[in-house]
Amino acid sequence: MENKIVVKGVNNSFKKNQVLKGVNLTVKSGSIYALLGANGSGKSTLLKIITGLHAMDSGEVFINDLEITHNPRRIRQTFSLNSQTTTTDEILTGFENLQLIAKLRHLPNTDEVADKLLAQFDLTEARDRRVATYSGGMQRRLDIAMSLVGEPEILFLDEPTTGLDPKSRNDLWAAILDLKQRGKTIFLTTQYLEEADQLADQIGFLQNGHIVATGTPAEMKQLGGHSRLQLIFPTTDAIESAQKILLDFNMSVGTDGSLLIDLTDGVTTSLKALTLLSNHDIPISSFQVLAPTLDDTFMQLIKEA
Ligand SMILES: Nc1ncnc2c1ncn2[C@@H]1O[C@H](COP(=O)(O)OP(=O)(O)OP(=O)(O)O)[C@@H](O)[C@H]1O
Repeated sequence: MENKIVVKGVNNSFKKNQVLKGVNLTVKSGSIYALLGANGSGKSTLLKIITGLHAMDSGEVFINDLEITHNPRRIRQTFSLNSQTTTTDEILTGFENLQLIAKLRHLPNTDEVADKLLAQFDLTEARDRRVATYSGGMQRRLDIAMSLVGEPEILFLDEPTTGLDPKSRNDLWAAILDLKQRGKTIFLTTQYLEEADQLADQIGFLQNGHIVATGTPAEMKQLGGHSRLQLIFPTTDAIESAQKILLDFNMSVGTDGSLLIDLTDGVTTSLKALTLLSNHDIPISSFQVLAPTLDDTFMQLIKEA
């Protein structure tokens, strides 16, 4: 797969505050890249630099192998930026909003373009309603539909689901995955670990001005630690006895009183622990293996900073 976006050594400061310190990243064509980072880590600044809205102090950004500062016009036609502020006109209907953008872009068949996008984002039923009557999720879908007028190859989404309820968030995730199926390359920023987990092919974790970790969601979860065996006991006596017997294991007590055993060597550790408890007749209510999550990685990376 060819590289669609390449960021090399990007630096940026606001007066004495150096926000980006040599950021490097690569986005493959037809993939979804999620830029994760805490509040104020510089996600929006980097997005603005890549899309040419903000000048960088030094570094290079290539889109389709063209350096952005030397080819701004040509590159601008290949992507669309969906920022957190809405671009829709609430007085107009969904159809009229899309039709207007299609006309501004001098597209032929503006009605057809508008109807196709309404269908793609599950808004056909609300076609002739004023946008003021749309729910937050519908407005966000229409916003993204507006970005797609003219079929850009690349879509930049700045925190696309912030403020949406779980159902609307799921609907939007489905729409974003559908765009990937249609061959679009998507670069999004998010603070939601679950969003990155659900959508991204690659995650970049921005911290202290650098991409400190990058990989697939599965690879990123591994950085957070090992799987853990969670043991739940019926009585406090059983917990105390188990703690004495399992002293040689890397163990911690969960907030709910369960015992958590770090599975350094996977299944073998689980079997050893369960066999020991069984041999000592310690009753267990239930047990399960907890896989590492992106939250573990996030906390681990923040701890290491
Ligand atoms: N125009 C500006 N002038 C001065 N400082 C700025 C400006 N824009 C951003 N900053 C600072 O740069 C840092 C990074 O901001 P940025 O908005 O890029 O972070 P972010 O990761 O997108 O945060 P959030 O998740 O809260 O949106 C912050 O310390 C912010 O205060």
